[in-house]
Amino acid sequence: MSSIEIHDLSVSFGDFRAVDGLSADIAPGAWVGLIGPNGAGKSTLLRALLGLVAHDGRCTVDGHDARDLSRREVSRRLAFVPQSPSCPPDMAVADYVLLGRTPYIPHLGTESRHDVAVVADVLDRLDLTDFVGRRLGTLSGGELQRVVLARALAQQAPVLVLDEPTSALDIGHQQQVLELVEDLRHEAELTVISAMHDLTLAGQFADELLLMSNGRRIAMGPPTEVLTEHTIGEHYGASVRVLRDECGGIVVVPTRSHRTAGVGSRAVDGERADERR
Ligand SMILES: Nc1ncnc2c1ncn2[C@@H]1O[C@H](COP(=O)(O)OP(=O)(O)OP(=O)(O)O)[C@@H](O)[C@H]1O
Repeated sequence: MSSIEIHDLSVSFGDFRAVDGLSADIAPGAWVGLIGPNGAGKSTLLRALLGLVAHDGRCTVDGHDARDLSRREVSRRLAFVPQSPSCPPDMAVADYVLLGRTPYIPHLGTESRHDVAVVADVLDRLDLTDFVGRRLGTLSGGELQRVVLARALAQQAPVLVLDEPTSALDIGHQQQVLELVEDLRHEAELTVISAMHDLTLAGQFADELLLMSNGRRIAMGPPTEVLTEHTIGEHYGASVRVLRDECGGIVVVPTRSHRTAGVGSRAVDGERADERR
């Protein structure tokens, strides 16, 4: 299992600081959800971790800075699902997912039976077997997002870096994909860091949440500590109720200011999480 260490990380674009002196440790095997409003610096932090953007400070996986590794070595350690992946529209789904095996295929070599088996397994688990022959350009947004995730999972890297992995998915596929990530986290001992806008899903799946705003770390801890009505109001400018489901999971419900009373408590049969503490 891999650990991630981020120490005093800063990323600037000209005079603008997108990430500003952020530190965080992610324990081996943990799932950390990266949350924060638009422009908070979430994607930039993930890109720094992958060595894709110039930065100050330290950002390492098992003590290795991605900037010191070849792209092949980085791909063996970190699998990345970007927010807007570039996908050649004429490429077949099977060929695209097989690209995830590139770090293991020798130069000028071809894929092994094992590589093909890994791809088949991932396609099956993501319910994509019927799509193998389809061109990427013919897929719906949600189908394409699952294919991009399949390619990352086929990489079998110990760290999975997800940037809004479920933004285009319907509610069923959101759950299916996140449950699969959770299963793989345990089976393959993955460490997961995922930027997420859906605070309920983030709170239900991640062990810890790291809240960013204006490039800074605002809070990091268990979802029940980070997701409070006050914090969400302050940093997202949102009016919400934070509730608990019957299993103790967090549910964040947007409310309309002119009829806040009672709306959240009718939507979910639980107590306000804030009131429980
Ligand atoms: N290459 C770049 N050049 C200039 N500014 C950039 C660049 N990349 C990111 N930024 C700026 O840095 C800030 C942080 O961007 P980032 O994409 O990390 O935010 P985010 O938290 O992922 O946002 P979102 O939730 O909207 O995806 C934004 O203001 C963005 O415009």
